[in-house]
Amino acid sequence: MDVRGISDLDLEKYDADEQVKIICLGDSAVGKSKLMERFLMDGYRPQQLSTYALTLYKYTTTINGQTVLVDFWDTAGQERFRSMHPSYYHKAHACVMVFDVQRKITYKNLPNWYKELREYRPEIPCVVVANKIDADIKVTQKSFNFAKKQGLPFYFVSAADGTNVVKVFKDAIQMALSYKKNSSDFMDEVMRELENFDLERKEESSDKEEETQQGKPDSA
Ligand SMILES: Nc1nc2c(ncn2[C@@H]2O[C@H](COP(=O)(O)OP(=O)(O)OP(=O)(O)O)[C@@H](O)[C@H]2O)c(=O)[nH]1
Ligand SMILES: [Mg+2]
Repeated sequence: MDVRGISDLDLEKYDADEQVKIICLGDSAVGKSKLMERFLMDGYRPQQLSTYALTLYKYTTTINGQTVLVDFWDTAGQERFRSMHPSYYHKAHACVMVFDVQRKITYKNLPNWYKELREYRPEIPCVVVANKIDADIKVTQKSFNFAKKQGLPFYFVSAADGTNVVKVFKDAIQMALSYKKNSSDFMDEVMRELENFDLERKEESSDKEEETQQGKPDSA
């Protein structure tokens, strides 16, 4: 079964009209997982798949009368800045980029994350989040110019006390949806074509593999 097939099944399973994928980027221990957990605490969390490298949270919400299924992707255990696997970016519709206001290095690394994001997803909406403001509220008077320079929305948040967490994720979902609906962006069209082409080729080759590997246990 291909990726499109799985998405369609998801839409049926959750009785959703739309589906978007939102990814979270940032150094280790900036609070990516805590932010998602805080947001999802109040929400309906139908399913949570966890692996060593990746947590996928499924979340449904209603926007303008439409049921929207949101896939939140979160990585774990990135000890320091390291490139993400391309599949992490694959078909993402929005990105939440996080740094820790208490650790300057995590802010300094934002351009690295942003550069990699733009290599894979040149056009998707991205928001920048300064987390852990509860530890020292004075930091909200400091200026963090990276977001402004790149023209990205910026939020001061705290996963610990909940400040702005719902706002960030609701905004990100809205942006993801409008990106998905309005994106007529040329690169995206090209990527879609290439993906379909690639999937078809993979299907063909996996059909062949199935023929030769029948009876073998599934090792995936
Ligand atoms: N004071 C404070 N601590 C926080 C906040 N958010 C997260 N933390 C703490 O920061 C640490 C790291 O949080 P995680 O959510 O695990 O960080 P992460 O970005 O998911 O880290 P990786 O999974 O390694 O990439 C934990 O000890 C949290 O309790 C916050 O808003 N305020
Ligand atoms: Mg984490």
